[in-house]
Amino acid sequence: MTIQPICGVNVSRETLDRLHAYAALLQKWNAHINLVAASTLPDFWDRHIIDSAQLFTHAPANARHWVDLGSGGGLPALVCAILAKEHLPECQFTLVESDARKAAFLVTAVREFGLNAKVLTTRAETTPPQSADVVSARALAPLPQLLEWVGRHLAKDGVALLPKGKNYTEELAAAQREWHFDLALFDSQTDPLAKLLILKDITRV
Ligand SMILES: C[S@@+](CC[C@H](N)C(=O)[O-])C[C@H]1O[C@@H](n2cnc3c(N)ncnc32)[C@H](O)[C@@H]1O
Repeated sequence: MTIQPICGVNVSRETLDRLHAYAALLQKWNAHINLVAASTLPDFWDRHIIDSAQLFTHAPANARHWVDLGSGGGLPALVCAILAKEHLPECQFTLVESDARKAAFLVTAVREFGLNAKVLTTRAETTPPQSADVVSARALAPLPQLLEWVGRHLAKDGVALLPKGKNYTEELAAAQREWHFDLALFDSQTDPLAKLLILKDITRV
């Protein structure tokens, strides 16, 4: 039964419960591994769950493979994988995280919530190209560097979903000196200074 919209996506009680259980699991592990900054814990739901969920609304309805680079504690990947379990069940997620302890958390969460996702404990730049329909990355690297890694894993007609903070104009200007891409900008729903960058057709200048 649909009970509540999250970023405009109607979610069932099961999905909402899963999101809360994931938030609780992450905060429990955060006492031992630095998955998110402790200073963000009081505002965890908006700062991390909603901030991640807003990416899901921009995923193409026919997406079958979503790669998230530098997943850390699973933001945005696991939030989107939980939403996808209800709304995009054929989409498989691949989480690329170089830190073995964080990857262990991700494997635990994937298993606990029965998600259509696998975890690669590898670096984005050396992971074999994934040819993904969607590539996301949050707080991983400045845009010029990030596009090298995103381009490696994005299918020719794929879409990159890249949340960026208040320095996004400088990052975009630097990236445009090295890269061509189609760009759409959306206001963040959680931070008035932040934007969601949606990029397609990324090629070297
Ligand atoms: C600042 S954290 C962000 C984590 C998560 N995306 C978030 O928003 O909370 C960056 C993460 O990327 C991982 N990382 C850094 N360089 C990487 C690389 N080259 N390939 C894969 N993961 C990387 C780090 O271990 C860390 O977990």
